[in-house]
Amino acid sequence: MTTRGFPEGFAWGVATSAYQIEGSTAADGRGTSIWDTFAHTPGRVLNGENGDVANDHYTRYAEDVALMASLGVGAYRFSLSWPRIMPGGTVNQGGLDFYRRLADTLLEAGITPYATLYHWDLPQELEDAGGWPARDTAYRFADYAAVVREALGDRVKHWFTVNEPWCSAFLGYASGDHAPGLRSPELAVRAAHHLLLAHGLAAPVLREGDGLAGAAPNLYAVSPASDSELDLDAARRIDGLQNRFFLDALLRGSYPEDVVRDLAPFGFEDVVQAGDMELIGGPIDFLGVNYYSRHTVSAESDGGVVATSPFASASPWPGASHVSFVHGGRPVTDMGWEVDPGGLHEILTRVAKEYPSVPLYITENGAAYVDTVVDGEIDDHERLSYIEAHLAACHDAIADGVPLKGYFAWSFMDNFEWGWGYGKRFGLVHVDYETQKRTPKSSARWYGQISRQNGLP
Ligand SMILES: CO[C@H](O)c1c[n+]2c([nH]1)[C@H](O)[C@@H](O)[C@H](O)[C@H]2CO
Repeated sequence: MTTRGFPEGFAWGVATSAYQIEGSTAADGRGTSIWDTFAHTPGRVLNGENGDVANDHYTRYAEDVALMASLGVGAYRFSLSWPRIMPGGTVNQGGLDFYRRLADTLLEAGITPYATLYHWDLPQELEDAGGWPARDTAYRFADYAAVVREALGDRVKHWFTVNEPWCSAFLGYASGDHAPGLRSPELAVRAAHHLLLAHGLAAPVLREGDGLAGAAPNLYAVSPASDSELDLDAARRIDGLQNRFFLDALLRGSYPEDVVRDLAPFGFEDVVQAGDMELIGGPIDFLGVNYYSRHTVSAESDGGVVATSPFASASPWPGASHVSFVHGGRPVTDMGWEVDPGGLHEILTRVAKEYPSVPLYITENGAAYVDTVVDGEIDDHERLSYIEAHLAACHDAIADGVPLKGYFAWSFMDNFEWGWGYGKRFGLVHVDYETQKRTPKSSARWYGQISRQNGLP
């Protein structure tokens, strides 16, 4: 019974990413990524865990697609492994063949593929040549996009260029919590621009013919801890670095002046070249929004930090010194992130109201909670409640005029949670890593029902 229906054709999906689930990191010609290197570096991932095997999805993809179909979801957002497709800069047919098989299997099961080209697994040889701080990497990404478009464009019509450039740039090059694990705000601001430039160069390639493309930034609702001038300015800085830097670039083709000013001490002015912003702000068919929580920001430097890895160390916020994050008193997930569905409504209505109109997808939303297997069943009512509350926020946003076209639950199944290893479980489907047994949690069955009925009770 549906009392809160969603628009006809709304895409109900689940999401994953290559390094987090595929395993088979040396199979069929795959090259090394920065996450292979990072995860194999002692002290970078909890318990020294890595993605060498992960969910063994590379060999079990047909089983996983069948499970998706049995649940009733109609769309699947996955990522392509750049080092599997172009190791050492050359096309690897073995890698392309895997994604052709995956796309064909999805289409045969009635599931629409949505492919992300970059979900953090940069080929190591490109990092060795300078990584995202080097402008040339953006052009190599455009070459990769052309190969992907040519090989998979008859099967895949929906493309996301880059997943969360904020994470790749600021966790990868400023705080060092993510691969490649560097701690240089100067490199981070260069990386942020070049990730967006990579999007700007690749989007026209992916949009050729009947291709549809966008990017998938991670956005947070941001609030000051108090209405003091210092806290208000701290919130402005974080909102600028987290949200407006990416939204303005992608949807307006310009960077916000206050953020450019804040980043000037890190050489940001020298990064942007003539023509870049026209490319970055070029036409897209949709924008993905990854949303998990709200930042409540204080100017006091003795507050906490947002847990982005168990080794949270240097700040991922260039130019936002004397900023800390405080809890707003809401319940938190196993990641310590506050549960705030109102923040999702806030972000969606803000993007719809303040930016040029563009169809939106929730490309990631979900929660980690500790799951308990009892007699082979997992009753993950907290995760189910989290998703239900955020879907209700989506429903309200649509009613308020937001052009929301779909929702992808993060994640289809438990997987490698970056610096946290396998200890944080976001999946609708439980994975026993000893046996690779997949077990739908109660949230999976519930979500499948919501998908089939296209609405909430
Ligand atoms: C730090 O919050 C981000 O928006 C964010 C959260 N998440 C992400 N980005 C990534 O896109 C996924 O690969 C993570 O597995 C997922 C869960 O941590």
